[in-house]
Amino acid sequence: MAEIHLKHEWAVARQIAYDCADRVAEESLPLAAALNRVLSEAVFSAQDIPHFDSSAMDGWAVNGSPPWIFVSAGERLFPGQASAILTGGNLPLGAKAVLRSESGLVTTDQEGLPVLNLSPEAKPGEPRSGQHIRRSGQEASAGELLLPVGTELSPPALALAALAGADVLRVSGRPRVELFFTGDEVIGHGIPEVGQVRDVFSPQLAAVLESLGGTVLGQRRLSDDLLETTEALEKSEATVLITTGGTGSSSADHLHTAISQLGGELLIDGVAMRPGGPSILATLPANGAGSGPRYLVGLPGNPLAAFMALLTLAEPLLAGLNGEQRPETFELAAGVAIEPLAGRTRLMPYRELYGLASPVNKAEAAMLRGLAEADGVLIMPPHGVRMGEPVQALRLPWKL
Ligand SMILES: Nc1nc2c(c(=O)[nH]1)N[C@H]1C(S)=C(S)[C@@H](COP(=O)(O)OP(=O)(O)OC[C@H]3O[C@@H](n4cnc5c(N)ncnc54)[C@H](O)[C@@H]3O)O[C@H]1N2
Ligand code: MOO
Repeated sequence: MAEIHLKHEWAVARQIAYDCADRVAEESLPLAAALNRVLSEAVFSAQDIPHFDSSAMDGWAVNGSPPWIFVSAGERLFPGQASAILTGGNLPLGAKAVLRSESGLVTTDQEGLPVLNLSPEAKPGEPRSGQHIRRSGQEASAGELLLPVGTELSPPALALAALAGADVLRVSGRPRVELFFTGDEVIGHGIPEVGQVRDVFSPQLAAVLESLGGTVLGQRRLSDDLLETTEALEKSEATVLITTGGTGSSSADHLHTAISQLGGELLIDGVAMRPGGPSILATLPANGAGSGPRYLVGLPGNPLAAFMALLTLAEPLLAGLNGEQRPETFELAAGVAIEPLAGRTRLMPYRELYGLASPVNKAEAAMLRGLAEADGVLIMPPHGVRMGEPVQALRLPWKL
């Protein structure tokens, strides 16, 4: 007897994808790898910042009033003495100010020895006491809190961590993602022949997953071969494995068999939605690559269906793994009436005009033109809507 198979209702599927995710563990990363991560241990300054008195200008460190005679760089200065210094240079003891190079003029005295005087460019009163000196500790004292827990590491925050003397930062974990594009007919470059199809996922899906909070380890194409598929999934060191195609039950579709041979558990085997009905969410056993639980999101091969499956399952899964809130839907008014479709939520790319959302054309499962011009995606309930009625909608990750 054929197995009775019930697809999950759309909102339930989305909730399952969020709830099944165990937050990934914190990790320590070198600064350059920590961009946009969230700090889980605060950063304090290792010493005063700056940690020595220095010059803010190229010129001379001086003590007293002109004329100044020169002493060697680094020697203590007494009144009437000066020594050359560069921007950022260690200020010698006894220095009371720095005279900018533009404001000084080196001449010789009666004995032919060089002396420093003010140039015609010097401003009245120059050099003031303390002028052009960067004082030690003026930005922070040793031990001061610079970046609290929870800081999102922007470029200047990372620069500040370097300034503080940090080499490695403790940050919240980010799930590692690997992408597998199945299909013998799929080609990576050029114009496909009859029976072939150009791979639409490899140029962009990794970037979408990065924007959803994943760190993409890599992507590869798989032929329609069970052994190759099983081995690739088994060996992956990612926490989240994303596949495209192969969700069906034809002789070329191996995803279900591969999951079962690997001892995986199907959490979602079909969603009552269109397009993207055959979407899959499964857990896979850990494979000794240092991973905890592993998750597989099977996106259908049809391009629009794959995008809709990504928003339905991968987006909440990644949010859960990152310890973020479940992605919210928002409300909009329908710009047209939509007929009912029993038992299925329809995900309809729309364009918004004057606050009204109208489904775009060219938005069948195997198409892309509609999505490429869409502002978001309507979550059309099975009973449809009347014109002007409120409808829930999803944001597109590339429109955030
Ligand atoms: N007898 C049935 N056939 C199909 C059903 C069904 O219920 N019964 N469901 C249809 C629906 S709905 C979908 S969606 C697809 C799901 O297909 P698969 O996930 O198994 O994907 P494939 O068969 O491998 O490919 C489907 C389609 O997508 C094209 N494709 C695949 N990969 C790519 C890629 N990287 N770039 C561009 N296009 C790609 C592929 O060539 C096919 O045209 O099954 C329906 N059939
Ligand atoms: O649901 Mo399929 O996902 O129509 O293309």
